[in-house]
Amino acid sequence: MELKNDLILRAAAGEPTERTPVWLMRQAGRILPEYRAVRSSVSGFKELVETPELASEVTIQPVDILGVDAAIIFSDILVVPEAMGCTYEMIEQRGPIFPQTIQTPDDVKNLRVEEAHFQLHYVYEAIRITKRALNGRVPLIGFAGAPWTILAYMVEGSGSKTFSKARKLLYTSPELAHTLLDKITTVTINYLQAQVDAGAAMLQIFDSWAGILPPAHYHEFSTRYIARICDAITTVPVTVFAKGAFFALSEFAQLDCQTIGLDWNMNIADSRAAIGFNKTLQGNLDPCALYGSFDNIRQETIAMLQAFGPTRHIANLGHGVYPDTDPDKVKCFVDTIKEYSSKINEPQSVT
Ligand SMILES: Cc1c2[nH]c(c1CCC(=O)O)Cc1[nH]c(c(CCC(=O)O)c1C)Cc1[nH]c(c(CCC(=O)O)c1C)Cc1[nH]c(c(C)c1CCC(=O)O)C2
Repeated sequence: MELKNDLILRAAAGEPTERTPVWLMRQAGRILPEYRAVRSSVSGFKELVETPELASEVTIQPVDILGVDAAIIFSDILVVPEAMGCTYEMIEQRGPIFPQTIQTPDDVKNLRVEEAHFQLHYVYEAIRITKRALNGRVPLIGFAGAPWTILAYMVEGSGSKTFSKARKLLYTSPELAHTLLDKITTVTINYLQAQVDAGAAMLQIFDSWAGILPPAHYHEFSTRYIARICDAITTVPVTVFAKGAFFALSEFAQLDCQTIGLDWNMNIADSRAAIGFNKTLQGNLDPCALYGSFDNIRQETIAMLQAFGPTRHIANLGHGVYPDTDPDKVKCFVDTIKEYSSKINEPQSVT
């Protein structure tokens, strides 16, 4: 099926676009009253994730309501450890908990690997339903967590300010950490490939806990495995978003991926210099900028567009949108990107 809006794919490929494409990390979620209505009709977050028709419905909501240039499949990065045998619970107002954490070589040995991705059939079904319902309006993005971030949750057992149990493992049992990362990587590659087979037109890897590692550990325990994923995915563009990993941007230049996500702490010009001109950059407005006035949001958004320039940029926030953000403010961000970038981007050559 032909895409009516392929701006994001062309921007990822480095082609000129008539305007800058825009979407938001965590766009499908609590910012929208329409999401909260669907969410309150089910028993909990996991039921929503595991019911393809509903996951598809909330995936499409931001396309209809906010006018974004891509949909991202509604799911969670934690479905991967679950498929490997490490079940999570999503506690209201608190976040994820893993009743059984990974501690010993036996824990790692007992994980499912080769057949794990088959457990995630509900994600592939949600992608197929969404692709049909989108009818080519915008591309659908699939995603997974980076192996390091997944390890962090599996070892820590919940969110944490320091993730000190997970970081401790890298010092006390580096070989066990590598065995676990290797298994997560294998499952993640199979999972992402299955998302592509189901209809995902682009993929994003979320390394949410990149910024808590020292650079040498990041290189050894994260970039390496992200590189394996990038090498394995050959048919759709891949975005790597590693929150806080400013120190890794120059090594990301070597990854076989099309786009690097920047968080709001990263300087745009410095990041471009570190990564070079062969990749697209995504980001990076501070999610808190959307608490400002409409005028303020327009100013901040325009300043961001000017700093990135008209090509090789996919507009986004520097991390997920915060749940208490006013959807009209999000719309202001999206509309400003569309209007202002249409004015500054070079006109497309007419063929
Ligand atoms: C670290 C991480 C997780 N999940 C995810 C990440 C990486 C991105 C990031 O760094 O923010 C990724 C994710 N989680 C969710 C999406 C949906 C798609 C989208 O971006 O719109 C995506 C891409 C839904 C969700 N995942 C979660 C919700 C909220 C739960 C609810 O609606 O009840 C949603 C909509 C829950 C979740 N899931 C996770 C946590 C820590 C939490 C609790 C904190 C919170 O509530 O935001 C793990």
